[in-house]
Amino acid sequence: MSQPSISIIRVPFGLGAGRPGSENGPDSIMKFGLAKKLAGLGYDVQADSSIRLPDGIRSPAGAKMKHVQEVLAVSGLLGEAVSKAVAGGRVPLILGGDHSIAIGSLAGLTRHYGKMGVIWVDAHSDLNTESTSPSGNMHGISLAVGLGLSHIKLKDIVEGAASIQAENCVIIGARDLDRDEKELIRSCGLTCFTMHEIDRVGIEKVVREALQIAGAGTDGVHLSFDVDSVDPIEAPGTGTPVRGGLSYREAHLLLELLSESGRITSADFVEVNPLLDRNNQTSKLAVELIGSLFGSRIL
Ligand SMILES: NC(=[NH2+])NCCC[C@H](N)C(=O)O
Ligand SMILES: [Mn+2]
Ligand SMILES: [Mn+2]
Repeated sequence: MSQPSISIIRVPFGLGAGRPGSENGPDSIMKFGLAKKLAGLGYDVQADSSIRLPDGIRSPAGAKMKHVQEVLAVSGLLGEAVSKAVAGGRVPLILGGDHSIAIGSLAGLTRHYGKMGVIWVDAHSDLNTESTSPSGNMHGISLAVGLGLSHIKLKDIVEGAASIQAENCVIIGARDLDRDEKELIRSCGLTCFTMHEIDRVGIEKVVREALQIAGAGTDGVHLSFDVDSVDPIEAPGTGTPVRGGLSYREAHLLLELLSESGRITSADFVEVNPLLDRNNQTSKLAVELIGSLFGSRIL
């Protein structure tokens, strides 16, 4: 069987984060050879799509959550682009940008996948809401929006979109959770494999269980990969780094196992911030990790 084709969708948008720079992530990842890498793995790659914030959109100053209008505008455009890729039989590979862009990805995907699993790989859980966010940064609420726990609803972003279900959702790599996020994780029915579980049982077992949770009885599995899941020693170029993350090999093995499963139908790679990077280490790592997701192997 021939490889599916991939639509790379660039989202140079960083207003959902607290510090500037992640808007330069997509161009940097492309510059370090992503399209060539995927073509070398045998894929037909479409890489001309880029989602830009339309002129003239500005949220009122002083609101608790920052840049809501900008996030909604980008989410709508991204959602339609993702939806178009899926309708055309292509695998959407979305390059952020900050993690608020996952709102647009999920909106576009759930128009097509009636029961979609989500694997959220992140140092954080992004489960704050308008009422609990300590920072007002939209990248900290994107998973809550996906689950239908925010005032912002996916169905208002893309027609025909719907919330994902907590029981098909799993977080991997968490180590920096706010108080209300912890409470929500305990009560809402999603599974969170923190770094503690990864240390105890190993990343292989965690990924197998994650695939069970996100993959059983679902018609698609979306991977949302926040590069801050990886330890800052390997991935320093990100806006909210947290010590104690995935090692270089744990991150690769996770993606190799997801690749082997054949279940991943779309992916986001977000929070690469070239302004904070050291010798482009994080952009280069992102290219490698995406390679592992799409079948690159050591031998
Ligand atoms: N996608 C991210 N890097 N999110 C960081 C979120 C940090 C913090 N929990 C907040 O709500 O602001
Ligand atoms: Mn995140
Ligand atoms: Mn994060």
